[in-house]
Amino acid sequence: MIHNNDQITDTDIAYFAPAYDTPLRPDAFDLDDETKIQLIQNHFAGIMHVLGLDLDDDSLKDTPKRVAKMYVKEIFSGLNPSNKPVPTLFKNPFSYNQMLVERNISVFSNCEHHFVPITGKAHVAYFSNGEVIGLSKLNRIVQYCSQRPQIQERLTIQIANEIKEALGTEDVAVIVDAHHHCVSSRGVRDINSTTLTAEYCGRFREADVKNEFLKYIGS
Ligand SMILES: Nc1nc2c(ncn2[C@@H]2O[C@H](COP(=O)(O)OP(=O)(O)OP(=O)(O)O)[C@@H](O)[C@H]2O)c(=O)[nH]1
Ligand SMILES: [Zn+2]
Repeated sequence: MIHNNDQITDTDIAYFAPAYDTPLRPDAFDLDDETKIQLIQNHFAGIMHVLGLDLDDDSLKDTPKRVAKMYVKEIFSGLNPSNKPVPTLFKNPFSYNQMLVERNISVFSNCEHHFVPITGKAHVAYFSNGEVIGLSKLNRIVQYCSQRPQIQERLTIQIANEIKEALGTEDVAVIVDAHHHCVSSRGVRDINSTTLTAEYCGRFREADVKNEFLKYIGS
């Protein structure tokens, strides 16, 4: 807790950060991408070395660099707010005031507990508050939030929050239906189960609106 005249500590910042924010240190982006790639490369080479792998082998020698680049530039690039997609908004000349639903958006994320993939789909919907968003930007928002170490509950809320912010409306719904490879490829090894999470905001909390959305996505 913060007391008068005390310095604000990292613990205090974590205390005030909304629960749906990915827990990041305040210095998370002090290093540039190239420096991060070099450091991760060294650490990953260390892991491979401990596992007993021969880093002089032709097929393995570039793996630490590949993994580091993939982490920073691809699968965890959504940690960095500078990679946030710019939402292209258009006027709503037809005064389209019904629900807009985009179904079956591909989700590729990674579980923050095991660092193995979460794969699935997201269904998102909103009511226009005067403007409409370029459809591909909904996919990009899903990708941006997915490209972080995640748990599915937080991913779902983060997608909804980004869409709400982009469109300036509370009337947003998100469902994520995903397969956790930490449940299938290891541990309990269940290849059949998927996990469903939902975030209903604004008008989507009304039963008839929620049901219309569920009907459109075939649930
Ligand atoms: N709520 C939630 N749990 C998750 C998610 N992804 C993975 N998990 C779970 O996180 C839990 C971590 O549990 P631990 O007991 O610490 O890890 P573990 O020993 O590897 O557990 P097992 O997977 O059961 O072998 C597991 O039950 C995972 O299934 C997620 O998105 N949301
Ligand atoms: Zn996991």
